[in-house]
Amino acid sequence: MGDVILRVNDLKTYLFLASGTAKAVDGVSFTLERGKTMGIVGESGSGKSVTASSIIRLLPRNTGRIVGGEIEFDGRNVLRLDKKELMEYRGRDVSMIFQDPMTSLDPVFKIGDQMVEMILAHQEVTKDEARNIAIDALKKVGIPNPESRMNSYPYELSGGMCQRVIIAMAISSKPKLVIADEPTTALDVTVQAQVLDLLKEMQKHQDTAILLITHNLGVVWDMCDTVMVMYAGKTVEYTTAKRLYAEPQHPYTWGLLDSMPKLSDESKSHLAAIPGTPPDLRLTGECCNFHNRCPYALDVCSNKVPELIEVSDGHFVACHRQTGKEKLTREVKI
Ligand SMILES: Nc1ncnc2c1ncn2[C@@H]1O[C@H](COP(=O)(O)OP(=O)(O)OP(=O)(O)O)[C@@H](O)[C@H]1O
Repeated sequence: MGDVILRVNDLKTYLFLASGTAKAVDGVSFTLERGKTMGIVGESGSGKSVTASSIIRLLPRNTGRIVGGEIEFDGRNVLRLDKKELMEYRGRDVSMIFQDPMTSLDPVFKIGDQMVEMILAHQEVTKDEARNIAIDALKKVGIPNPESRMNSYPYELSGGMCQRVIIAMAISSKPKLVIADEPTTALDVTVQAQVLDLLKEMQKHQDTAILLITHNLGVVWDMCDTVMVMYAGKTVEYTTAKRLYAEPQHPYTWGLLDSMPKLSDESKSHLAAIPGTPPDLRLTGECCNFHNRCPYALDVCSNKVPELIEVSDGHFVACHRQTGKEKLTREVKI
């Protein structure tokens, strides 16, 4: 194990809704090393974003609460940070990039002013120095005429340009961890690759760890060292990205891989969807959450929660079938 920057252990984040309690994150554990990228994948509603929001302790007010587990960042207990420490942690140690850049940019202020203000809040520099840092960062992310762009309002830039500005902000604050939640989903395909390349560049130069939340398994393949597959608030599989493609173990992961377009598919037939829908997170209980949709379910799957077990070095799976005697193997086309 290398230099761990983020350790999440048995995290439980529940949403206390008027209609009941949703176990949005229900016992998730993983580690992320400095300078490495981990992907979190899973269908919509599996708890990826709530996991990310828990790490920066920015949960839906009044409803979201971390009810159990630990989050350790660079040796510090994130759940014990006081208000001031939390602000520093969010601004200096961790940067968050959201799907919609407008979530992070204030529409009524010029981007230069927003960048300078953020730099001044977290670094001991003068206003002129902060301005130079901002211009330099805009240059690095390929914004043309950065000096004059400092005077633009967010609405004057395209979505891709705004996402570059967000990455420029992240670069200038030199975070140890970037959490990117579907950072390219709202962008054109051509711009998507550029944004991911910028993240990789930043990682190379600043040894940043990246937690990348995505629906896109192709992006995981390109970007990630390790990957966690989430389903209905739980980790179902956790391993290196290479091994996830070469030897996936969980039937849900098989479903995700089968629903991914492949260049080798000559038939161009329709993609295999996973039948059924994820369970209501207010009603999950003593079973494997996937058992209703799983073609390989055993009797035990409907009455016992499968534990996350290390089936080979660094490869964890939560599946009664795969960790028991009736294990299945299958070939996967990449
Ligand atoms: N503010 C909120 N109020 C009520 N329920 C919420 C809220 N935020 C998330 N949830 C619920 O928590 C569960 C987990 O949501 P989360 O956003 O983490 O999923 P996700 O895997 O990131 O999905 P997506 O890929 O669509 O972003 C979902 O059932 C969602 O409906």
